[in-house]
Amino acid sequence: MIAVIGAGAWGTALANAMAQGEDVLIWAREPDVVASINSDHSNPLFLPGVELSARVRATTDLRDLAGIDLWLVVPPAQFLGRVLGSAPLEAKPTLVLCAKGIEAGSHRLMAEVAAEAAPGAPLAVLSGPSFAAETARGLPTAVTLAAASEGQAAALAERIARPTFRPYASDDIVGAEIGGAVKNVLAIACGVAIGAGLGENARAAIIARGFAEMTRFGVARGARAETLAGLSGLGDLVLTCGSTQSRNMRLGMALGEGQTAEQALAGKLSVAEGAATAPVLAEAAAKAGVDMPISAAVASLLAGQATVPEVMDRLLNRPLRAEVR
Ligand SMILES: NC(=O)C1=CN([C@@H]2O[C@H](COP(=O)(O)OP(=O)(O)OC[C@H]3O[C@@H](n4cnc5c(N)ncnc54)[C@H](O)[C@@H]3O)[C@@H](O)[C@H]2O)C=CC1
Ligand SMILES: O=C(CO)COP(=O)(O)O
Repeated sequence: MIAVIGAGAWGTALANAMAQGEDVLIWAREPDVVASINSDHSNPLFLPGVELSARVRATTDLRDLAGIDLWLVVPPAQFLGRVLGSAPLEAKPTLVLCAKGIEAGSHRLMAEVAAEAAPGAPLAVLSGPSFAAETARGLPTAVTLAAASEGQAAALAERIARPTFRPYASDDIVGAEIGGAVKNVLAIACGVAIGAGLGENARAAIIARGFAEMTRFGVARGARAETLAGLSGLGDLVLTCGSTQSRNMRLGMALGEGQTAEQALAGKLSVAEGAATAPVLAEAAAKAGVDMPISAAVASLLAGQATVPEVMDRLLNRPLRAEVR
């Protein structure tokens, strides 16, 4: 049996994919979500329109996960430490971290947060281009699965691979995490460009120059550039910047159309992780001396410290430079 923590769209989609091979127990915070998964095999709140396998059962009690050896951990990034802190981790289950973000305040990646909450538990990171609704419907999805060694990642990949769900093993945990966290911020930037009518040239420029930022930041944090060029970096960047299925892209579009961040996020049950990641990323990059002008622009737009014309002006008037380096 596999456990899943968090029954948002991605936790539910992963549970449904895993149920093709093993029984799954999913923990949800919301009693209504547990009731609809157990009685109707559906999660209309977070993943409407998808019929779930009868092999997915749900609980609101984290203690029910005790004894399960493999957990997929899928709460929003800012809650991951707190949720793990309440979980029965005595048996040191393998934790596959699936949230994409950087912890506010501490600037820690999810594996650093989990290592403190679950000392001694083996850790892996699953990240890549994967809209939940598509994975849940069984459409082909490939992701990076990073663990401490490529051997551990490969063994884990054997366990969670399914006919249309294909994990690629890696030993670059930091690289897999940074790609997923940074692409959300860049998707907001692409959304702003589209919402403000700046055109497709601007979107492509943001993707390419954003990828340069992601790589600079990742390498500074110890990631390998080749990981950032893979599924969890460039792959997810292209997906998220290219589709209005992305919540981050849609948030950016609303900003580009003139809404404030508060207006664009009001009343939303679902998470646009880039909104939480952008200020943390801007701080962490400044602290590390890494130049990330697009991410910094997103952070200042979200904070209401600049308008779209002002950030455009700032970006376009930076000193001309060589493309590489
Ligand atoms: N939706 C997607 O297509 C994908 C999402 N992800 C990542 O998965 C993570 C979870 O996102 P989704 O499943 O999309 O969530 P969602 O946006 O569908 O649902 C929100 C989730 O946040 C949880 N939540 C709200 N307040 C909370 C609190 N105080 N403590 C703990 N949990 C709380 C809710 O229970 C719910 O599970 C994010 O880091 C996201 O970037 C990764 C790949 C694909
Ligand atoms: O991470 C995702 C796809 O890989 C989902 O993107 P959004 O959170 O922007 O919807």
